[in-house]
Amino acid sequence: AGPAREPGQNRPGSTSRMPEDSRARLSPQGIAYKDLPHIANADGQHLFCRYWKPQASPRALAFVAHGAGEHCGRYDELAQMLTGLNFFVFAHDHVGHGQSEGDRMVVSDFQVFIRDSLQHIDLVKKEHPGLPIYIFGHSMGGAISILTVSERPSDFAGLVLISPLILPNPQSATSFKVFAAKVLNHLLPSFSLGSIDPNIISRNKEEVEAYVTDPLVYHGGMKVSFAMQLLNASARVGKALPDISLPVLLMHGTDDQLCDIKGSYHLMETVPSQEKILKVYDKAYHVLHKELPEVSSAVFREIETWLAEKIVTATGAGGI
Ligand SMILES: O=C1CC[C@@H](CCC(=O)N2CCC(COc3ccc(F)cc3Cl)CC2)N1
Repeated sequence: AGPAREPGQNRPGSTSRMPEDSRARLSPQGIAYKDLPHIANADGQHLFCRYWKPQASPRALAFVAHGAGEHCGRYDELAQMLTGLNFFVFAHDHVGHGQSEGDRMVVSDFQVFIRDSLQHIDLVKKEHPGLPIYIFGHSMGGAISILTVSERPSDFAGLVLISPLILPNPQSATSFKVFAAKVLNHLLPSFSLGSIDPNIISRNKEEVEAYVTDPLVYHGGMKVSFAMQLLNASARVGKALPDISLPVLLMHGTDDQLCDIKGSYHLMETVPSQEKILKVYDKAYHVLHKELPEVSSAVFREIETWLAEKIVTATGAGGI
């Protein structure tokens, strides 16, 4: 070993993390998981969790699945609104996202996102037996939600989808790009396809700025291997739709350039659900819950109204 070093001086090239076996596993931001709400997934990766508890005892549960590159903290406003309806809201940062472990926006198989969501849902259901559970998904989180529901057809009381990933956008996934991605995936899986242009996520400049400056958002390029998982996901979603029969509330902007609104029209034509509502927001971009005020307030109102009438009937606290 080289000359004695002052304590705390790391050997050059060594990371500043403490040894793995000291059980002080640190989040990507350097915070010890023992000081963070978290679960360990089936691969032993720590997933950062968030919980929003209502004042009164909860009447229903809501799980939120966030989209690619972002994190569950971006659903604070939505969760606050739901706690106002006495929902117990919970979420986690998917593997490779936000404050969870895993290489940034990398997943070995899209199924990991569904497996981890079911693990978290089962954990919370145990703590709140008998409560109806709703699942929310935005964009890639919409694909996760659909596939999670399709694995547990009778476990969920409703599905809320905000601009879900159902069909890849024809621009971002032209047949040539798909072919190139498949070829590249064998040759250069870590090749970057470039990052999302922040200006197409929303027309709300403040929300674009918040996204660009959010340290928990991944702004790097999308790896070919991740794009392949997204293609894998949209193919699986297409197969799962005919088995989705729970109540669905679906919202999409006509000017969404990241997830084609045609996917939502396809869902409406395909799912056998008795209750399925699609709200289309004219000229709106991808992130409807962080769009221009008139759009996002309409989206929140829509969700609140849809749920309020459901949990009233569900808990039988309705009229005489
Ligand atoms: O608040 C926020 C901030 C971020 C945003 C969520 C983003 C998200 O989840 N997307 C959008 C991009 C989409 C790209 O899809 C593909 C790309 C290449 C490819 F070859 C095949 C596919 Cl399918 C996947 C889903 N919401």
